Amino acid sequence: MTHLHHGWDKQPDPAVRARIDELAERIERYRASYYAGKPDISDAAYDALEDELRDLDPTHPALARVGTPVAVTEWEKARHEIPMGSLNKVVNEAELEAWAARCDELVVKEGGKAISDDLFVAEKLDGISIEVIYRDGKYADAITRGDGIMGERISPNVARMRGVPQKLKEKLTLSVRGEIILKLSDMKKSFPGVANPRNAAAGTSKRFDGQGCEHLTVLFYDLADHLDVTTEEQKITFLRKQGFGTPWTAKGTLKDVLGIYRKYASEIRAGLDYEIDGLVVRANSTAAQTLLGEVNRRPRGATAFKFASQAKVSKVVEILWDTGPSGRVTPVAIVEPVELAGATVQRASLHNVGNVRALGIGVGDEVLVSRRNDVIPYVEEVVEKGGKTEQPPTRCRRCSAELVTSGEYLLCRNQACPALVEGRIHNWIDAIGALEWGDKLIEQLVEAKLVKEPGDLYKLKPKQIADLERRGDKIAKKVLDELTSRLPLTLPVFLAALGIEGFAIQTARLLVASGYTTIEKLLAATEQDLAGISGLGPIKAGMIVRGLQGRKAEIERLIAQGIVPVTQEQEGPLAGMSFCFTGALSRPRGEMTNLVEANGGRVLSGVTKELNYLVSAEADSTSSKAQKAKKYGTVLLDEAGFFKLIQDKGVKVS
Ligand SMILES: NC(=O)c1ccc[n+]([C@@H]2O[C@H](COP(=O)([O-])OP(=O)(O)OC[C@H]3O[C@@H](n4cnc5c(N)ncnc54)[C@H](O)[C@@H]3O)[C@@H](O)[C@H]2O)c1
Ligand SMILES: [Zn+2]
Repeated sequence: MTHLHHGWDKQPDPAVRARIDELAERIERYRASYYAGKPDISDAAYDALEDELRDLDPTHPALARVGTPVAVTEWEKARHEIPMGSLNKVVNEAELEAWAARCDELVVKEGGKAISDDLFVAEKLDGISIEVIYRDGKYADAITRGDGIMGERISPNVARMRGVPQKLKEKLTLSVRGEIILKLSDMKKSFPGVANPRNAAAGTSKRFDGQGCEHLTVLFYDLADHLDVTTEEQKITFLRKQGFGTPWTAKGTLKDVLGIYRKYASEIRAGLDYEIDGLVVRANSTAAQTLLGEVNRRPRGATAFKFASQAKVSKVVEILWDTGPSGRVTPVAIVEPVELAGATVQRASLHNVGNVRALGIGVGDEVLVSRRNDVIPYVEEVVEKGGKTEQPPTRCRRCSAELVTSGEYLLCRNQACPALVEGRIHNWIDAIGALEWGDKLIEQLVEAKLVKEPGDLYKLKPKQIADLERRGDKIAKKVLDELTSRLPLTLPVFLAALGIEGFAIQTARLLVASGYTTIEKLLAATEQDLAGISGLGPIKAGMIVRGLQGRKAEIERLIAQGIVPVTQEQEGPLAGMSFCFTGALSRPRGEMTNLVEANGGRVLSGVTKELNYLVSAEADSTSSKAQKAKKYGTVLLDEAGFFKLIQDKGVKVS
């Protein structure tokens, strides 16, 4: 007999051998904790390690084992009459198709009918397997899966769970299989603070005092024996008839199953009141299942069609602490390259310093890296420590300034830090809508110290840009023309472009609409002034005032350069007119204000140089406001005068 290119004829590399042994040992250890309801690592990490072992040694005995041997507990041990198995799995559509094709091939060879046209699919409940035995139609026993052969007899606990009939409709003796789950609504109601329903179900169902079991539910999906059925569909129908709760099921072709899977993955799963981790797909015909036999001590005629987890383990090579545009320092893990959802991943976000501390991560650690949709990959957990825990830096990597901790974040507060300068320039360019300016150009300009603040952009000479690496006259002209084409900037855009924290364009518009129509007025505003504006509040007002004061010199330099923001034109008959109301008026102040604002005018809360009209109960008032108004040359009006003025302008007054 000759062997051709058979991988396992070669002695595996000792390093691979060592990894296989390590993985097998860890897998057994993780299982023991997991089936006790106290997992050491996440399922995704566990699956990633199991997959790695499967790749290295597909026939390793650790992969054929089911569950975990039962531990020494108060519960009586019991042997299953028919062993309780597990399932092989597929994790994508191609694998499911390959599984079905292989089954078809084998069944047809044995003279049976292809299974692809007659499949049975059920939700794969993420809970704890249980065997329940009825004798003469009466609830008799419940045994956990354990290692598939021996489990624990937790009958009194299961008797208290929902969905477990005490009596069947018929006086039958039979064994049924189901999954103990904790519904999400029940978790919310009865298990405050608990986040993982599976672990809670595992822990609760084995409590010796049975406490909490009344909040658990059992759904049944299989009938082990004693009945004359020929299809999965008949089994489920029978279970439902006897009063058992079941998961959702359907019968269909391979194509139907793929459609159901997509629908579940994209929407149904998220709306369920319990967790599922995939679908279970089987040959509907029990005869076909028997024909197909077993692989890896799991039935070949059934498979767990899992939802993609898109996570893999890798090793941390380095941790970077990048200072971002706002001064926030973002830790990033550089990992050994792994294939994830069709891309090679080497960088994974660690979010913030708080998360780094919580993870206890360090260079050399084995970590679980995940990637969902288009989201930046991130580190989910440390699977195994391999090195020292990372000490967050005390100084900014860009400018060496001392970093400040603020909640979960590390911040560089040095306004001259190149990262912050780049951030401010970016924000300016974005806000004014200068699309020709790329990130790289901004970086080059900051690097070359040609630009330190937005005003510097307007001082740039074409040659300075043209001389930068990979630029040139054409680009220089294009970007500078674009910059001037945006002028003049309206006040809201000017304010938003400064990028002051808590000061987005909507807030800027609100301020302008509230009477802060010039940058001078805004610079003169106090926290109290702004806090009074509805929709702002004291916290935002404080941020704005501090932010503006911090940038005051810079704003003044912009204005001196001729970058003067213009007030947006208001529309309506009262556009450009401002009013201040004082004293007791015949109509509520709010109504007067609305009347003015709805017609494009502005209402100011006090008398300033900009105020056009002061409206008071008596035109000859001697109040301090009236005194001030006289000094500024503001027109004084009584109510009648006010109404006449606005009606003359075309405002309808009801
Ligand atoms: N986090 C950890 O440390 C850790 C350790 C070990 C195992 N695990 C997790 O446990 C799982 C593997 O364990 P497993 O052997 O129980 O296999 P499994 O959960 O992948 O599949 C088999 C089981 O599915 C259940 N099931 C639910 N709905 C079903 C349905 N409609 N029809 C048939 N069966 C249904 C049954 O209990 C059955 O035994 C993986 O998800 C793995 O991530 C995690
Ligand atoms: Zn810095």
